[in-house]
Amino acid sequence: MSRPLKVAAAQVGPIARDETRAEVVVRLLKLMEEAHNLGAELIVFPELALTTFFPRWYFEDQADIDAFFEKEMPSAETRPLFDAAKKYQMGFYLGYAELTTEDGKDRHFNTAIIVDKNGEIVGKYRKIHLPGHSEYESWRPFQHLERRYFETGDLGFQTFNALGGKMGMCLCNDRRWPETYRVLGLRGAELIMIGYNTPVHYPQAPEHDHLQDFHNELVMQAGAYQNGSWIVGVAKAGKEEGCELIGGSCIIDPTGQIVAQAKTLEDEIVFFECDLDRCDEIRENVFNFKRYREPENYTPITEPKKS
Ligand SMILES: C[C@@H](NC(N)=O)C(=O)O
Repeated sequence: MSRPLKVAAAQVGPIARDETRAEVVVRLLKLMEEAHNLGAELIVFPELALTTFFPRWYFEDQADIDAFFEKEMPSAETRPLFDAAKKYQMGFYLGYAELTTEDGKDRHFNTAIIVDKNGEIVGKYRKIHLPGHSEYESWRPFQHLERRYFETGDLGFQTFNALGGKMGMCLCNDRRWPETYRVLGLRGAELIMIGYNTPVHYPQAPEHDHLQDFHNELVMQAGAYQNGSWIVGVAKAGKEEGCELIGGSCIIDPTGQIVAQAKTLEDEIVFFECDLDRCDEIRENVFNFKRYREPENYTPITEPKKS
């Protein structure tokens, strides 16, 4: 049996701080057109794909922060993406900063959605593993204030029936944590979409800078293999406002092999026809969860953390 899904990983090059949403959407639409010409049924965009990676700056005024957030999805500016999905009959994953109001209180999340071929939102994920710090740290060459600007996601790691498969989502730093993939794997994810913004320079341990691409591939390839899932990892890449971000956007099969990868640090489509039935190669064998998992011995993983 085979269940092919034609997938485009849409790497996005640097987005300048003063680039408008409308300008970015034009770039994303161009990538959608290119993916459609290859026959793609799903296109995966990066984390925070509509703006520059703003957590690199410290802002005091909440209005300056909120300017990077989407108050509605779709909005007038982002609706063309949904219209294109419908026109091309192509689903998409999009990362963006979400501002929502609940009980009169503003809530900020680092969010991803999956949109189906009819241009309808069919799944949402809010980033759980927020890296970085929450206060200004003068010693850093650039800030990483995700823990200041976002709340921890409150939707868990869910899977969604869409595009003929079971789809999972996470965002950037989530990909470094095995628990992310395992929870998605236990929920049957056949394809996991991961957008990321990863600076080459890691100020806490600069001696690891040269390992950034290696670690990126290491965690995603392991996550694919250990859970028998396809993985589509997509970068916002290149030198953005003076900060170098890794590229390496790729599609990984359920055996853990990279089957297609970006060659540039710019806007670029990476394409592969993923057979979702290939997940069984792993899930019915070495990682047959029902047969071989030993959860009785895994309890420390779910104990609440001690401060
Ligand atoms: C540094 C961090 N970036 C991110 N946007 O979560 C990561 O790659 O783990």
